[in-house]
Amino acid sequence: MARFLIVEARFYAELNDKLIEGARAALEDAGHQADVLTVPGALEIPGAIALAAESGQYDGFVAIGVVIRGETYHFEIVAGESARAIMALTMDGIAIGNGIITVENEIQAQVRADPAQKNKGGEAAKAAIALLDIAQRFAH
Ligand SMILES: Nc1c(NC[C@H](O)[C@H](O)[C@H](O)CO)[nH]c(=O)[nH]c1=O
Ligand SMILES: CC(=O)[C@@H](O)COP(=O)(O)O
Repeated sequence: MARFLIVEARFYAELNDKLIEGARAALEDAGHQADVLTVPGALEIPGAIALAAESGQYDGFVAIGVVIRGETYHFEIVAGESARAIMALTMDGIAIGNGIITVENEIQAQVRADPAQKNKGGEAAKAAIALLDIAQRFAH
């Protein structure tokens, strides 16, 4: 049993709830424990994971959020920078699954968030579990 922290950006509450449902089910089905930490937006997710990782309380993390394109360049900043910073943390050896969906509209988001359809939350949780397994395999 490993301890996972789902870090969710509560920007689109209903979509997030579906992503979290999928992530939690995947973690619990695999025999792991899941807590949830809420941050305002996707840009806060990497910082929150870095702080939580430093505490040593968690073995792995699942980033959950929804970024929907608006009218300005802000979409590129939020989508790109959150992914870039999560990747940087992953390269530091932190097991993270990235379940921040970056979409053109709400319909695309619904299909991806729904556990019965594309289940991107569950997919991200499984990726975090896979990375933790690899980290444990190569731990000295
Ligand atoms: N537009 C979206 C954001 N924007 C907010 C930023 O993530 C951040 O909270 C703000 O710039 C303060 O630092 N966040 C999302 O998660 N989704 C969006 O569509
Ligand atoms: C992430 C976004 O693009 C969006 O939430 C911001 O919209 P806008 O570019 O219209 O300010």
